[in-house]
Amino acid sequence: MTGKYKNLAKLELHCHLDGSLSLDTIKQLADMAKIEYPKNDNEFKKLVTVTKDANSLIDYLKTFDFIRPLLQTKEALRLAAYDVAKHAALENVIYLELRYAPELSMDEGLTALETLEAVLEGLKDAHKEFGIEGKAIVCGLKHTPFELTKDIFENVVHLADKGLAGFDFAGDEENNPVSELEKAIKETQKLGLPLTFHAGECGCVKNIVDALNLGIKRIGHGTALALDDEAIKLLVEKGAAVEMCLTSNIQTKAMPSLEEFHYKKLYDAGAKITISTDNRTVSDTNLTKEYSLFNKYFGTETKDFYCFNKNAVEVSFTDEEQKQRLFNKLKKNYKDQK
Ligand SMILES: O=c1[nH]cnc2c1ncn2[C@H]1C[C@H](O)[C@@H](CO)O1
Ligand SMILES: [Zn+2]
Repeated sequence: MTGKYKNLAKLELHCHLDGSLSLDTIKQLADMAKIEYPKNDNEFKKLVTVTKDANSLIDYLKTFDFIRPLLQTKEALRLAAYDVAKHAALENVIYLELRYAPELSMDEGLTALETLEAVLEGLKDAHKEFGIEGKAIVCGLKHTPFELTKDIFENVVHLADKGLAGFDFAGDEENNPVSELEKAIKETQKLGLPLTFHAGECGCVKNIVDALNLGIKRIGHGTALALDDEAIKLLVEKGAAVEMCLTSNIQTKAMPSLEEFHYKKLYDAGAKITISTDNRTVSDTNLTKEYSLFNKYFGTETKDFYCFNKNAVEVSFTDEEQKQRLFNKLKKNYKDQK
C-alpha cells in the first residue's frame, strides 16, 4: 500500500469488522466454514465489495450477506479481529475502535459474550504483534427487536474494562428512525457505556437532531447535516463529533458526489470532524485512501489531519490515561513529519 498519508499516525473510530476483512482472510474463513467462493479473484472481490449500481444503504448492506456464515465460531472471530487490526496497523492506525453486531455471529450457538471475548482476543493478538491499541464497539441493529439487542448489551457490558468501548446502532435507518428508537436508546444509555449512533445516511437530518437531543456525542456519518445549517449548529453546541466516511457515503448514495460534500460547512462551523473507513472491504478503501480523498477534494492538509486525530482522541471511548498516551504518540508522529 502506498500513499502520502500512510505513515501519518491515525485513529479510526468507525470500522465494521464484518465489512473490513481482507480478501485472504475471507478465503481462509470460507475454507474453515466449508463455504464455496469463486476461484477467480476478480469474481471473488466482486462478491464482497459493493457494486456500482447500489442505490441505497439497503443495497449496500446486502454486500454483507456472504460474510455472515463465515463468522460463526470463536476462532473465526478472533482471526477476523486480528486481521482488521493488523491491516489498520500497517497504515499506522495507532488506535482502532472495531465494531460488530454479535447477533450476526450467533447463528450456530455462540453466545454474545463468547463472540466479544473472541473479538477481544484477536485485538489483543494484533496489539502484541503490531502495537495497535484496539477496543470493540458492540452494535445493535436498528431493525432487530430491542429485546434481543438489550439482552446482548446486558450480557457483555461487564467487559467494559476488558476492551469493550461502547455501543452503537447500525443497519436500516430508513425504516427505523430515531423517533422510534428512543426507548432503546435511553435503555442503552442506562447501561453506563458511551454510545455512538449511525444517523443521517438517508437524507434524514431529523435523525441526527433527535440523536443529539438524546445526548449522543458521536454521530456515525451524519451526512444529512449537509442539508441543514441549524443542525450543524446544534452539533457544534453539543460538542458532538461526526465520524465521516466519504467513500461509503458515495456508495450508499447518502451523498451524490464528493464535490457536494459538506466538509467545508462543518469545518468552518468548528465541528469535531473525525475520519474513518466504515467498511474497508465492502467499500474497497482504507484510511490512507480516505485521507487522500479529503486532500484531493477539500484541500485538507496535514495540520488538519492532526486536528481531526486530536478530536478522535478526545471523543474516543477510552480512559484519560490511554487518551494521553495516544495524544503523545500523535504529537511525536506529526512532529516527525516536518
Ligand atoms: O454505513 C452503515 N450504515 C448502517 N449500517 C451499517 C453500515 N455499515 C455496516 N453496517 C451494518 C452491516 C453490518 O453487518 C453491521 C455490523 O457491523 O453494521
Ligand atoms: Zn458504519
